[in-house]
Amino acid sequence: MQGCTKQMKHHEVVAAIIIDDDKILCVQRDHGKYDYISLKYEFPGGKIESGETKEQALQRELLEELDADIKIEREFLTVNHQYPDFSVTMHSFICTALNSTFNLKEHIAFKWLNPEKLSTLDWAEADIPIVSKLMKES
Ligand SMILES: Nc1nc2c([nH]c(=O)n2[C@H]2C[C@H](O)[C@@H](COP(=O)(O)OP(=O)(O)OP(=O)(O)O)O2)c(=O)[nH]1
Repeated sequence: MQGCTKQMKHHEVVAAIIIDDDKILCVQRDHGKYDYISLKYEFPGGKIESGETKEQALQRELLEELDADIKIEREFLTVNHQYPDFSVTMHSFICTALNSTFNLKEHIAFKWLNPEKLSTLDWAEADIPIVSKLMKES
């Protein structure tokens, strides 16, 4: 009998590390389909759509999620992570916000933290290498 293997989904994701006055914006995900990322902290961003560059995807996601207009300063770290039901390649970028206010349209909470305090939050697993690098470089 022919084996039936289910191809695991893969997502290309972009995430913004927004720095203002030495503090970093951390946002909390809502409850969702998967427990292991529900209510976890993450960096704002999302999936790259077809035809978009990483930078275009990041600008679009930040407007959609936070009404935030951002300046992308530089690429920071790309992480490959396997969750139980899908895998992600997440490209993170150091950014600054061009407007001083934002609205949480999808997330349930936010915190501005100094890098050394980042480990006090419960992060999505894929974010751990990014958080560690930010803490090491602070
Ligand atoms: N934006 C973001 N996503 C992250 C981070 N860490 C992490 O594991 N992810 C995962 C969670 C999601 O499975 C995926 C991003 O998808 P999403 O659901 O936030 O993106 P989206 O806004 O395009 O969502 P949708 O339209 O498909 O609902 O990457 C992170 O720091 N930021």
